[in-house]
Amino acid sequence: MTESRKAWGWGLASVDAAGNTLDVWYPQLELGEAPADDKRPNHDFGALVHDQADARGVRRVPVFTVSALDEPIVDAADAYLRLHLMSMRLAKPNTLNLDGIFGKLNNVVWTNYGPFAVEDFALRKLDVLKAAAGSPLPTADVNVLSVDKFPRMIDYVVPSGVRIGDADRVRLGAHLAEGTTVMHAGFVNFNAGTLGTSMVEGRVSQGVVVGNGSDIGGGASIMGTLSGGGKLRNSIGEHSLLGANAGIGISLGDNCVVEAGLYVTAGTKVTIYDKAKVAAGQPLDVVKGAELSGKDNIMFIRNSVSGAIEARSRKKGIELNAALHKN
Ligand SMILES: CC(C)(COP(=O)(O)OP(=O)(O)OC[C@H]1O[C@@H](n2cnc3c(N)ncnc32)[C@H](O)[C@@H]1OP(=O)(O)O)[C@@H](O)C(=O)NCCC(=O)NCCSC(=O)CCC(=O)O
Ligand SMILES: O=C(O)C1=N[C@H](C(=O)O)CCC1
Ligand SMILES: [Mg+2]
Repeated sequence: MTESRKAWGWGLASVDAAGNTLDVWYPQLELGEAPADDKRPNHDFGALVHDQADARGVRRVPVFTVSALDEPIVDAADAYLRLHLMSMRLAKPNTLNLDGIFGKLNNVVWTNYGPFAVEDFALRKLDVLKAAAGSPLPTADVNVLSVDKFPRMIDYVVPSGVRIGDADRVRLGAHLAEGTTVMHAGFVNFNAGTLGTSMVEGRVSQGVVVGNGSDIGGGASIMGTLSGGGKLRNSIGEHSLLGANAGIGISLGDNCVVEAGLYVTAGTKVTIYDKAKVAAGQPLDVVKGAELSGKDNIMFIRNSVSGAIEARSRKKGIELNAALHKN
C-alpha cells in the first residue's frame, strides 16, 4: 500500500464545556510530512489563547494537527484541516478522503461572537450579554448566523480574486478558483466549487465541480449525492452554461448549454436533433440523459412546439463577461 498523503499545521480550536471541539481555525497550512517535534515552527496565537472558559463557555487552545489525507477523518480538528485545504486551494474537491465528516463535526451555534455549543445556548447568550453590558462601548446583541456543522468559508479563508455576494452562501470547504463570482443567490457547498473563472448564481452541491469559463445561472440546481438517492457525482466542463432556473442530474462536458428552466435528469428521454434526418423525414434517436452525461458541445432545450427535450449540437462555448471576473 502507498503511504497516505499528509498535511499539517497549527490551529486555534474553540472547545466547549463538555470538551467538544466547535471549530478550528488554521491561518496557514502545509502539504507534506510534518516536521519533528523540535523542528515545528510555532504559530503565535498570543492573547487569543485562553485556558479558562469565556462568557460563551468556550476555551481557545492551540492544536497541532497532522492529517492523513487518504485515510478517514479522525476528529473535528482533522475535518477542519481538510476543509481549510480545499478553501485555501491546496486540494481540489473530490481529492481528499472525507469519510465520516458529518460524524466528526459538532453541530454549532454560529454567532457574531463566534461559535457556541447548542446545549444551554440561551444561558450562555445571557452570560455574554451580561459581560458585554459592563463595557463602556456600545455592545452588539448575540446574532445567530446559523446552526450547522459547517461555518461560512470567509470567516476562515478569504481566497484571492473572488467576489462573494453573501457570506452565508459559501461553506468552509468550498473551492473557489481565481476569477469566481458567487452572486447572492448562488451557493457553494464543502468539497465543491470552481476550477477557473466562473459565474455562480445557482447551487453547486457537495462533490460538484465547475470548469473554467462556465456560468451557473440564477436559481439553477446541480444535483448532489448526499441526500435523495443519487450516486453519480456531477460536474460541468469548460465554457458551459446552465441557464437560469435550469438543473442537471447529469454532468455537462465543455461548450454545453442547458436552456433556462429545463431540468435534465439521468432518466430524462432526450431526442437527438439531427437536421438531415428531419429534412429526410427519418425518425430521430431517443436516449436517456445519462448517455449524454459529460459529452461536449450539446445544447439541451425543451422544444416549445413539440414539448420534447432535445439535444442539439453546438460548435462553441459561451463567453463570460470579462469585466465581472476581474476580481
Ligand atoms: C437555450 C437558449 C440558449 C437558446 O438560445 P437561442 O434561441 O439564442 O439559440 P439559438 O441557437 O439562436 O436558437 C436556434 C433556434 O432554436 C430556436 N429555439 C430556441 N429555444 C427553443 C425552444 N425551447 N423550443 C423551440 N425552439 C427553440 C430559436 O428560436 C432559433 O430558431 P430560429 O433558427 O428559427 O431562429 C436560450 O433560450 C437560453 O435558455 N439561454 C440561457 C440564458 C441564461 O439562463 N443565462 C443565465 C442568466 S442568470 C440571470 O440572469 C439571473 C436571473 C435569475 O436570477 O433568475
Ligand atoms: O458580477 C456581478 O456583479 C453580476 N451582476 C449581474 C447583475 O448585477 O445583474 C448579474 C450577474 C453577475
Ligand atoms: Mg452586478
